[in-house]
Amino acid sequence: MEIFKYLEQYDYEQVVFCQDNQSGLKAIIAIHDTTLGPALGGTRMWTYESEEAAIEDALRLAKGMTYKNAAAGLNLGGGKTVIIGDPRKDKNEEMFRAFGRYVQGLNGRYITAEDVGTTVADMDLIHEETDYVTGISPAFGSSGNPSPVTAYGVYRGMKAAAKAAFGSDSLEGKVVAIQGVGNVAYSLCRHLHEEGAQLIVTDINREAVNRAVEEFGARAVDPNEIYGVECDIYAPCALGATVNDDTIPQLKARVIAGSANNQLKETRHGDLIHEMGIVYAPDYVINAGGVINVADELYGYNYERAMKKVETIYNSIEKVIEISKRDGIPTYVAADRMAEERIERIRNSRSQFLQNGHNILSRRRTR
Ligand SMILES: NC(=O)C1=CN([C@@H]2O[C@H](COP(=O)(O)OP(=O)(O)OC[C@H]3O[C@@H](n4cnc5c(N)ncnc54)[C@H](O)[C@@H]3O)[C@@H](O)[C@H]2O)C=CC1
Ligand SMILES: CC(C)CC(=O)C(=O)O
Repeated sequence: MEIFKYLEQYDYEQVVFCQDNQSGLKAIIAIHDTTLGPALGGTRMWTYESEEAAIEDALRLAKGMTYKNAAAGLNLGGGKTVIIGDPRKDKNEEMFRAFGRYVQGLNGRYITAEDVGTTVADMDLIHEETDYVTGISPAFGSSGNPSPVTAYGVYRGMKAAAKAAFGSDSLEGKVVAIQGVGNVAYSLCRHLHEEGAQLIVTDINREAVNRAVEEFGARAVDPNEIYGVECDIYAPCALGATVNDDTIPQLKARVIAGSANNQLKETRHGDLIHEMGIVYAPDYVINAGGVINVADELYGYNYERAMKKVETIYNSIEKVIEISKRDGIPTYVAADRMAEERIERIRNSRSQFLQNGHNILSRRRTR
């Protein structure tokens, strides 16, 4: 990868490589765009095939956060971290504290939270070194684990997508194929089960599958089988890029709605599923519940206020589908437009009044 070429192509602001010999920390913080405010996005810990794969993941996820935060109406930019390592074996206190010091060094340009492979306990360790972390223990006045809230947002967004595809937003009797039953999908399964949906699940972690089978009567299939099962809705809730050349021909679902980030391997896959008449709920719109929830901490966390905003994911999915139909464009394009328009609106309004006023006030304070 020619890194500066890539940064230039997608207009990234900053990439920070974090290295600590003692703890084994190897992390990449990617900040895509801070037009709307500080970059907020989680920290993923994963075993990558190569350093290049880790860098690319951090970059793609950070850009996704810019769009997610903008589309959700948050005053936040986009950033993300990946820590290279196995979350089951390689974690230690020093690692998260060393990482916390790097976050502190950015002085508020980047705020972190959980993602795949990290937990509230990890965020608490980061918090030992910096305040620029959300999703820490509720005992600190924080919002805690974002996953159940992400799941609720996905559930609401899935209903809106179902309405467009099937004429009703009821999920009763609908067959939902869920890939990955980790933190988010476990809670999603609960909502779906309570509404009377039938679940087909898969995971590379046997225990996670067993839990869904036992608690929600889900049918388990092997990881490679999930794409081709007879179902109404495919819910990708593991890692990204699962909507691709290999999987699209297998899909029987009329809706794609899940929590995973970066579900489309390439944008042309979004075009392809659009042409096939599949209703795709854009990933960063439907999975914004978690970031909406943690972002509320910046105002002094209030659960009711956060959930009220999470409810609007239903309307946002309706809106992108409406724009997609009206303009004859794929839903991912409609979502990108929505996010980009907001960034441009705020960029322009800010440049009209912020700079001078801010300088005058800060001079006044120092006198
Ligand atoms: N946790 C949150 O609040 C948010 C999560 N997301 C995204 O949602 C997705 C899931 O996140 P979490 O539930 O937090 O992560 P998690 O790590 O708890 O769950 C992911 C699950 O996917 C499984 N998995 C990985 N590769 C797989 C494969 N090839 N086939 C089947 N299963 C596989 C893992 O074993 C794990 O159980 C991720 O893409 C994440 O970035 C997005 C927004 C917020
Ligand atoms: C886990 C969230 C709190 C933030 C994030 O990184 C995301 O939405 O992907």
